[in-house]
Amino acid sequence: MISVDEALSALFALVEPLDIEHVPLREANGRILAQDVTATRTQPPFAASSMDGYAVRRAEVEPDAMFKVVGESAAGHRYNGSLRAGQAVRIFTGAPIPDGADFVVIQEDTTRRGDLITLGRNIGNKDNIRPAGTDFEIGQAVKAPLRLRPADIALLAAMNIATVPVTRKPTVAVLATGDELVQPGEAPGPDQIVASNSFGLAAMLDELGAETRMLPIARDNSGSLKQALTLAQGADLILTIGGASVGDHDLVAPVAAEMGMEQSFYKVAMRPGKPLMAGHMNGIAMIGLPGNPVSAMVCGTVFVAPVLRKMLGLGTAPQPLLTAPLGVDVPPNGPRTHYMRARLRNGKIHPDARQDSSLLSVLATADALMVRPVDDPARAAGDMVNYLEI
Ligand SMILES: Nc1nc2c(c(=O)[nH]1)N[C@H]1C(S)=C(S)[C@@H](COP(=O)(O)OP(=O)(O)OC[C@H]3O[C@@H](n4cnc5c(N)ncnc54)[C@H](O)[C@@H]3O)O[C@H]1N2
Ligand code: MOO
Repeated sequence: MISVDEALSALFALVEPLDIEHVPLREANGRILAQDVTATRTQPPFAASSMDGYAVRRAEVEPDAMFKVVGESAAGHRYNGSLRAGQAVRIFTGAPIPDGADFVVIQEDTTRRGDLITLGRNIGNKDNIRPAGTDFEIGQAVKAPLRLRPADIALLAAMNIATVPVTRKPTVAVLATGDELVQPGEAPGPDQIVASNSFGLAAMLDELGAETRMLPIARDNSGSLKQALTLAQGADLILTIGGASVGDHDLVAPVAAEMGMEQSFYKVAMRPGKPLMAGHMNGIAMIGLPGNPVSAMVCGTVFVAPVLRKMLGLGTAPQPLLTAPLGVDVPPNGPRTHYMRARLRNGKIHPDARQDSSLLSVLATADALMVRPVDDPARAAGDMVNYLEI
């Protein structure tokens, strides 16, 4: 059995970052920026007022000073003249500062009668002007790679970037296998259950930025598996679920091998998730996940998510390990890295008492996978431990 680190390296070796496509800005949220983009303009493009008030000359600002209002500068409509001594221009937020002005008095600090304004007594030093380029200058870069968030989309819009270079979405085929499975919403027979982890993994993949293709459930016979794996052709990554262990009906590896799968590894020293396999099938990366629902989801977090990130151009890094104190004592760990379903309470990690890999109800209430290294000795409450956020 190989270690988790060795398995992750082997998985990274199976995939490459995908090519770039250009999408309209409205479709770019959540996508991975694949090339640096640069601002095509400066923002603001002119010195602009940050308040509603009157543009004047700073040198003339003093308590009770009077000015004649000679015009108006509104957002989108500048004042075309040049300010002279004793003059003020009515100005609004976002409007260009008129030539000759270098100060904006907010309207609350003025009294207006007809064309005349009188200043108050406590004007202060703040000029209420945003110089040109306060936000960004033409040529300023947004650096790739970057998962674009709504704030990035707003920035790209302001930079007048209407089309965005992003990494193509990896197409991932998800294949649940097993005679016992039916789809959610169907009526299971007496010996059947509802496929669950395939839906959890698909949700995880969607969130990571994949184009997820749910294949029909394959039955535990080589004809059905072959048919399903044929449907998976054209994907960038195939995820099979179940049929990975040593039972008589665990057929994924032999059938995939018949169809040309070159195995990279089988079995990882981890718990849950031991019977994980991976390889290449006709040029497509394939990961065979164990069927137990929690095992499949844990492998999704530990392996599939980093692999997807590499395909999206986000580099090769494991899931970030965080640290927190233990809330309870735990016994020594065995020869496999243990990913314990746990909850963070008041900053402390509490592993659930029930760790069987079939328990989705425990996984769903967990917000952390506490990571116990191979042969970790017993730990006491208060000891620092590593965990993955889920
Ligand atoms: N003799 C041994 N038996 C087992 C070993 C072993 O080393 N020696 N390993 C155990 C471990 S660990 C795991 S994990 C499981 C993995 O089994 P498979 O990958 O072959 O998965 P299945 O047998 O098909 O299913 C296991 C379990 O999970 C349920 N399942 C499968 N797919 C789904 C799905 N899409 N949604 C919900 N539930 C699913 C299935 O009904 C079974 O209950 O093997 C152990 N056995
Ligand atoms: O490794 Mo299995 O995934 O423990 O249940």
